[in-house]
Amino acid sequence: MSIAVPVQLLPHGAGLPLPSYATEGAAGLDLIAAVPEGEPLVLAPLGRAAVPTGLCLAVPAGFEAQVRPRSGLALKNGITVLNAPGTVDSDYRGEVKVLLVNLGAEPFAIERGMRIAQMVVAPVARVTLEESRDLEKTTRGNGGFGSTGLDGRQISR
Ligand SMILES: O=c1ccn([C@H]2C[C@H](O)[C@@H](COP(=O)(O)OP(=O)(O)OP(=O)(O)O)O2)c(=O)[nH]1
Ligand SMILES: [Mg+2]
Repeated sequence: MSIAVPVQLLPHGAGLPLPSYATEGAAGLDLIAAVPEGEPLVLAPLGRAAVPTGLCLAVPAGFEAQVRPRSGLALKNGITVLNAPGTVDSDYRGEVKVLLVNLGAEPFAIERGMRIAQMVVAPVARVTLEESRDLEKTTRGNGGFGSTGLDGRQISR
């Protein structure tokens, strides 16, 4: 199944390829940094920035686009998406930006054309909240935040 998503290229994105799936089974389209040629955006350790992609999308109603980190950049350089997963709403028509943060110890230079993050388009369930005095009882109840412990051997499958 493939869902058509209209995309508009902004002037500073001209000449860059559209985001694409790196492999046949990839879940995410790799997003490309549309920073000026020859003017890399340098993220100091703990620095953050909204990195332009040069793209505006019209995500179909009932879907969202999630902006997620790339594991290679995370593992090798400590570069991740600060608000992961970023949410691009179906009614947003502005430029898609990637909020990157450098959690590494070294400065990191983002060059034009670099694949900096990935975007997964996913269906969204919208709900109607119905106020209720009593919620259905469950075995877990209020237990959470580590209530089941850490020892994997205690869990029976
Ligand atoms: O990583 C992201 C996250 C968001 N956006 C854009 C698309 C999204 O539809 C809009 C708003 O995002 P969000 O709802 O996460 O931010 P907010 O702080 O709640 O802003 P708003 O009040 O505009 O909804 O910003 C991006 O381009 N990249
Ligand atoms: Mg919002």
